[in-house]
Amino acid sequence: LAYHAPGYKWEENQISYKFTSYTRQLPGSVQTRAISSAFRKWSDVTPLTFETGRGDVNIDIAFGRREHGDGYGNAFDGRGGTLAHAFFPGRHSMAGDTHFDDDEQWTMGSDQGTNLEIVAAHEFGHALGLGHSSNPKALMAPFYQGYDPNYKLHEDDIRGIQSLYGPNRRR
Ligand SMILES: CC(C)C[C@H](CC(=O)NO)C(=O)N[C@H]1Cc2cn(c3ccccc23)CCCCCCNC1=O
Ligand SMILES: [Ca+2]
Ligand SMILES: [Zn+2]
Ligand SMILES: [Zn+2]
Repeated sequence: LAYHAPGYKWEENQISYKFTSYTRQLPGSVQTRAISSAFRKWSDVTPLTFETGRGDVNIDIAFGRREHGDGYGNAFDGRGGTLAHAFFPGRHSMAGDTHFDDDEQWTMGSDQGTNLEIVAAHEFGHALGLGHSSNPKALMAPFYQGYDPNYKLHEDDIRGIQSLYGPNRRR
């Protein structure tokens, strides 16, 4: 439809992000690489670019446990259960913010624990404006599908994000 509710997507294609906290379970360099790799899944198929910023950015990334500052309805639940959550685009201060439950065992490159990059890629789908997919094979499905070293966006994810931002027009 021609009219779109304000806040359903970001109005600019250049998206900034920063960490406001890290997990102690992985080296910082591993976390920053996991996050930039998760963003790349989305920039590969849209005109969006992602860059780290300071101060007021679109997507603030944090790790927290239980009640972590965004209201009791959003408290995490210890190991297992809910792994992370993210806020949709908008003008309010929490818009785009992405939080990871630090009671999970965050890993990279291992089939143990919970893979940070895959979960981040799912959460960034929300932070960019996508809801959940009913296709269980889609990254935006509401359930973590386990470790997959070759995970990629499903066509359902690509269709969804391109309906908001269009295709990747770069080469
Ligand atoms: C998609 C994912 C990256 C983010 C989603 C949350 C989400 O949609 N964030 O945007 C998530 O954490 N889903 C739960 C859903 C879930 C599965 N169970 C649960 C038991 C209790 C509460 C929730 C769950 C059964 C036991 C398995 C628990 C461990 C895996 N957890 C999940 O798959
Ligand atoms: Ca949890
Ligand atoms: Zn939160
Ligand atoms: Zn989700």
